[in-house]
Amino acid sequence: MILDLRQLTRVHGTGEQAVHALRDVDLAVAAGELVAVMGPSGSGKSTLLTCAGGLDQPTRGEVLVDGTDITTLKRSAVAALRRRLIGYVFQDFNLIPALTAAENVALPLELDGVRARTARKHAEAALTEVAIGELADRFPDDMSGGQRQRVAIARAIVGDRRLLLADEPTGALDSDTGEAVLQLLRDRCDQHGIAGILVTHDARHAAWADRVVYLRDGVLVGQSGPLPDADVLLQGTH
Ligand SMILES: Nc1ncnc2c1ncn2[C@@H]1O[C@H](COP(=O)(O)OP(=O)(O)OP(=O)(O)O)[C@@H](O)[C@H]1O
Repeated sequence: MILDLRQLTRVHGTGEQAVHALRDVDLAVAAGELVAVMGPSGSGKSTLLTCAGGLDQPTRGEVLVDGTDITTLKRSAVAALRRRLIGYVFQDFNLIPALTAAENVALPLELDGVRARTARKHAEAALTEVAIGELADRFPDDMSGGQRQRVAIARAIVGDRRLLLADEPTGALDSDTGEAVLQLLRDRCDQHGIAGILVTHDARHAAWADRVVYLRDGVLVGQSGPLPDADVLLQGTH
């Protein structure tokens, strides 16, 4: 398993103010697998992603990433592991406006000690993989939303990442552009054996996943196999 969450629990605050964002969540994601996480607002989807990616520390439970329980590591070790193994894609892209596309993508590698020239080469390769190699020297403000999200995906897959965590990655995109971005995530899992988690509100987007899990009030309340894709759903209406 690339990601194995065991009895994951996250409580914010204490006493009467305590909010159980996650309660005893068990979830394992294998190499090549894309899992969609759905659930109402406030059900714990983002908390699940931030704990899985080492950006938040759970109150209880284990977070095994490629076999290492990151909850037992020091902050600096988590940060190093995150830069090497984990890629994030957010709804609002989170790109640095003062850096070009290639510089944004190269940044995690450079922070990890990779030499600038090598990092640049990897960044260009990642941008080419997401079909915007020709935009390497462009700044985010001079790009469309779809192009910016491709830069963010390139940054999430650059190097040898094993785990891709996407929080509503299509939220700011029109539906065709969104579908293209999901296709990219799907391809990464299929072709590169990356494990992916996709948080989404949209059942059509969840249809790209191998399986869908549902959260309610921080509890994993069920899961299903792949959802039928849109064509199948439409055929059912004839
Ligand atoms: N830093 C925090 N302090 C206190 N409560 C928090 C904090 N972060 C999240 N919560 C609470 O934890 C619960 C889960 O929040 P989370 O953001 O994970 O839900 P979500 O399913 O991602 O919601 P949305 O779909 O609206 O993004 C919510 O009740 C939220 O208010």
